[in-house]
Amino acid sequence: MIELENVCKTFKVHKRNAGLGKAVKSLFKREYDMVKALDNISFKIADGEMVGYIGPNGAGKSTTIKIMSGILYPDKGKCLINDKVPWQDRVSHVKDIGVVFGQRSQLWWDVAVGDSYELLKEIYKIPDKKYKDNLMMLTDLLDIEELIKMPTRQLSLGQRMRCEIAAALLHSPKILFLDEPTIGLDAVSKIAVREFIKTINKENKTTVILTTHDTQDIEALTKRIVLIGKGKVLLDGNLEDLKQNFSKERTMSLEYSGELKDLPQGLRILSKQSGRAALSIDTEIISTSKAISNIADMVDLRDFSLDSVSTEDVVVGLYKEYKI
Ligand SMILES: Nc1ncnc2c1ncn2[C@@H]1O[C@H](COP(=O)(O)OP(=O)(O)OP(=O)(O)O)[C@@H](O)[C@H]1O
Repeated sequence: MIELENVCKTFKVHKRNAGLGKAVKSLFKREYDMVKALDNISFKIADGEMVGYIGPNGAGKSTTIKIMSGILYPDKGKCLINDKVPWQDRVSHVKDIGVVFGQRSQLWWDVAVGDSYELLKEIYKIPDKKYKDNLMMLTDLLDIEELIKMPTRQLSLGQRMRCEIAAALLHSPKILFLDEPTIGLDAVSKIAVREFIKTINKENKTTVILTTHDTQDIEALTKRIVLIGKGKVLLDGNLEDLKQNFSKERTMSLEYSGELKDLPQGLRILSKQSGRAALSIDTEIISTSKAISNIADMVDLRDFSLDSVSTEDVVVGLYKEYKI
């Protein structure tokens, strides 16, 4: 179980003034700005859940992941991961978690990936059998058998990312923090990484917290999303419910013969041209199924299609709604 309650984190950053004179002056008299990265963040994540932690650049996602991993500690608030305080119970906490930062590597650059894994085995004190079984499972699922013989520096980004994910899971952590795991990957590698994340969540019941700007990652992987903006949790909910909310106004395209007239309340013609029309349905006034049956009674309906609300529409809509 992951529990965050009113977690706050402020960074003190050196103020840099423009202009040579001011820059020299600031060498003698240092001035600081306070950046409030997290402002009373609270949420709970149950064992085995997979949650998308989303928000625009600078929202505070990585800072939260760093606090939950024990890399940073908050100024105030409570953070318990499996009843442990990450930055206080570091040794036992790191055994419970795996972390992948898409933009950073935990593999040694010049040695073969497999040798990095051996080092991790020693660091985490993974028993021989468990290590062998996990390595076999991970090399198979992530298709990295050939890659782990190569030094990290010779791997492409997508190849390295698969090796990084395996590295984070060698010690069978109960929780996996993924900070933009598909950043910069090609379409095929993205799908491979997503499939793998789905599998370990489903089969091993690994809890997954995923930060991403990729709406297809969110769509493919998460039911629940926590939206953060300017250091605050703005929304915590189910993606499908959000899609429902965002689909209050839907568009229907029709091919028909006959005459569209006396439309019921909630239906509006957007465009009409020789047997084709686009209508808007206000689903707060009339349900989509009722709108279709009404039109089918009115005209000879040859074909129709309904727009669907994409995850991208929802995310863009949320960013607009919350002005972040
Ligand atoms: N070590 C640091 N020192 C000073 N400020 C920092 C530090 N780390 C983060 N910040 C600031 O804290 C805020 C939140 O940053 P954070 O990296 O958590 O955002 P993010 O949501 O992960 O963004 P992105 O999507 O761009 O990765 C930003 O304003 C950032 O500049």
